[in-house]
Amino acid sequence: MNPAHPYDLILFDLDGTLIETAPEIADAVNDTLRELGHAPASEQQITDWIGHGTRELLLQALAQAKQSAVEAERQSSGFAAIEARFGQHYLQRCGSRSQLYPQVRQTLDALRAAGVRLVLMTNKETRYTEAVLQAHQLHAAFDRVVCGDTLAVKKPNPAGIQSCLEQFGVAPERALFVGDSSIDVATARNAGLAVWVLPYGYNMGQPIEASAPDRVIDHIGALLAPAPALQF
Ligand SMILES: O=C(O)COP(=O)(O)O
Repeated sequence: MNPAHPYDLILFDLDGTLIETAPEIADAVNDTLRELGHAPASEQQITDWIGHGTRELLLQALAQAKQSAVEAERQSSGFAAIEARFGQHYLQRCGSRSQLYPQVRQTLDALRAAGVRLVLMTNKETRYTEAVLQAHQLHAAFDRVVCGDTLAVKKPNPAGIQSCLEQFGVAPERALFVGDSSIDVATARNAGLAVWVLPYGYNMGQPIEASAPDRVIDHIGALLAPAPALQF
């Protein structure tokens, strides 16, 4: 137990919580669609597909462009090659139009200095997550990174959280999830954790308040600000 902070472990979502990634994801999707001879999708539409991992987002984009079904795209023999091509575009775009949200770096550093264990828990696949973290020099900020393909299941399955609680020897009531979507809220609830959310992120076009988080905070720095609910 860490007397300096009400939580011993904080798990963070990535896209829309720590880093604004949607603009360059949209660029990479549209690079791919154009190459295939399809019309581009709007940045807002692509933003609303964020949440279940980059492969799912690409499948949604292809299905919309071709007026087909997501499952038909998933089963298509050409999908592996399209995904590989998308990957090249995305890795090239990484860092071009993404940016850390306010106070992210300082807050992560301060929490770490206070002895809080920090985990990044994203549905984004490992190769893309690593590229984004590298582009923003954020790879050393976390004690563990759990991506959409790290385990056999991803958010909202609680297995990732449970694995971190076990690894760091932390009880659920001493851990907090910080995210931006109903998927994050469901993940936290499935593991019995408190969950705070940022309203500026990506929640599939829905207001995040509707998923009933414990707190809505304006910026990540609120994790450090004294609040009546917190015993600093
Ligand atoms: O890649 C996605 O679709 C979601 O990523 P996130 O879990 O960091 O929001």
